Formats: sequence, structure tokens, C-alpha cells
Amino acid sequence: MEKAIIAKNITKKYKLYKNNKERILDLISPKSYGEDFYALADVSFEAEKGDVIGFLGINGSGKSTLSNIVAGIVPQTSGSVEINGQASLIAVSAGLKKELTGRENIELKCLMLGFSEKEIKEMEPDIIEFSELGKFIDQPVKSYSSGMKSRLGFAISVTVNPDILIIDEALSVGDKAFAEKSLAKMLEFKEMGKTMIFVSHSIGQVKQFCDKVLWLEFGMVKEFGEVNKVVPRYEKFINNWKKKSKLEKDAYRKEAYERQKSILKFPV
Ligand SMILES: Nc1ncnc2c1ncn2[C@@H]1O[C@H](COP(=O)(O)OP(=O)(O)OP(=O)(O)O)[C@@H](O)[C@H]1O
Repeated sequence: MEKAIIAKNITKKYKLYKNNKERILDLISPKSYGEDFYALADVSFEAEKGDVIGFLGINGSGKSTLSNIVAGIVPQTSGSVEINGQASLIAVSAGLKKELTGRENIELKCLMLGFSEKEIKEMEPDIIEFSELGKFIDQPVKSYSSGMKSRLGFAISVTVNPDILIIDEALSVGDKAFAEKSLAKMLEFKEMGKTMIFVSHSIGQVKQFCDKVLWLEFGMVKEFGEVNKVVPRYEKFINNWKKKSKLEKDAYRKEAYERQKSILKFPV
């Protein structure tokens, strides 16, 4: 099987500062300030060509960070990502410039993806039509609602026909009719054999749409495998998690970060 994505030992470190003074001192002083926080610790997974992989995990588990790294939007601290094809990330407002109009954003994003002016002019009407933005297309993106930004981002990404599609919570904002249209487009892409990553909080959508699931927990891979094997275990976990008290959740989190420390034997 041909591989579309090979992510190896991905670690993402953020610095957490107590205040701006610490942040500035860290920049200008040779001494290190702030606390290291690992949003991802040694995450590896592979996607075969045509795989549709759902990223699942509770809030803050690292789903968006990993999808942004795979899309090349955010750099990893260590590890490697090999992409076989052109990825295109659909995230609410990802890559959209606030000061530019919707139309200018279409042009900019397509230019950055390597399309010619002629190709862009040909794609533009399709993008505008899919986005349902109408006359708002010539208004600056900063005046858009999150649903409108999401529609524009989604419309650009599906029209440029990428080899690999990364959809980050695109269906959670905006209206139901648009979500259904987007899901239909994603199913069309799935039938065409495109590789897709789908970041979602909706277990139902993941079940409906994905073949495999990468379950992240506090920046670590909890499970990676077939959707019908992983989802039932994730559902069981979520049901238990919801029943936990704050104290129990904190204890679980603490234990997970201890595990993270042992994974990161050689912190980067
Ligand atoms: N720029 C940043 N600086 C510091 N910490 C960050 C930054 N971006 C993300 N994080 C932290 O990294 C962790 C993972 O965040 P991420 O958004 O990837 O999680 P997620 O699984 O997508 O969460 P959600 O389901 O809430 O969208 C979180 O604890 C988050 O606070």
C-alpha cells in the first residue's frame, strides 16, 4: 500500500509563561524562563493512500496541534512528517487574512498553493458559489462570522482538489444545511479515494465517515486502529470521564503527564 502520510515521533513543546515579564525575559535573557508544556509527546501514525482517519480525544488532547503540524501550518519541535501529495487544511479561519476580502483571500491562498492567475480565475466562481457568501465575498474577512469564515475556508479547500484533506472542526460551525453539503462533498472525496484527516468532537460523524481513528490523550497516542475497534472503547472512556469529579480528573491528568515525562526521556 502506498503511504500518504508518515508522522514519526512528533513532539510539540510550548512555553507557558506566568506573565508578559517572564515572556520578555525568556526572549532577551540567556537564562530560560517559563514552564515547558508538551502538547504532543512522541506521536507517530501512518495513513495509507485513501485512508480516512478521525482524530478523537477530549479537549486539549492535541488534535488541532497535530493536524496543523501535518498540514505544515505549525512546525513540530521534533520528529518528522512525510507527506505524499499536496495537503490542504480546512480549519476555521486557518490561513485567512483578516484585512483582506473573501475574494482576495481566495486569490492569495490559491497563489500560495501554486496555482496560476488563469487557474485561479477559473476556480473562483466555484469557490464563491460553494461558500454561499454572495455579495459578502467582497467584504473584509474580519467582518465575517465564524460560520462564514469556515464556509470560505471549506469552499477554497475542496475546490482546489487537494490530494490530502485535513478537516478541522469544519462542520461544527455554521448552519445544518451547509454541514450536510460539506459532508456530502467529503463523502464524494472519500469515494474518489482521497486521503483525509477529520478532527471532530462528534463520535457520530467519525463513525459515519472514518475508517480509522487516532485517539489522542494529553498529547500521547492512546490507540490507533480500525474505527469499529477504537470508537467503542473511546465511547466507554468518555462516559466514564464525564462521571469523574474534578479531583478525579486532576489525578488522571497528573498521572498522564507523569507518563508523558517517562516518554520524553530526552526532553527536546
Ligand atoms: N500556542 C500555544 N501556546 C501554548 N499552549 C498551546 C498553544 N496551542 C495549543 N496549546 C495547548 O496545547 C494543548 C493541545 O491543544 P489542541 O488545541 O491541539 O487540543 P485539541 O485536542 O485540538 O483541543 P480541542 O478539542 O479543545 O480543540 C492544549 O493544552 C492547549 O492549551
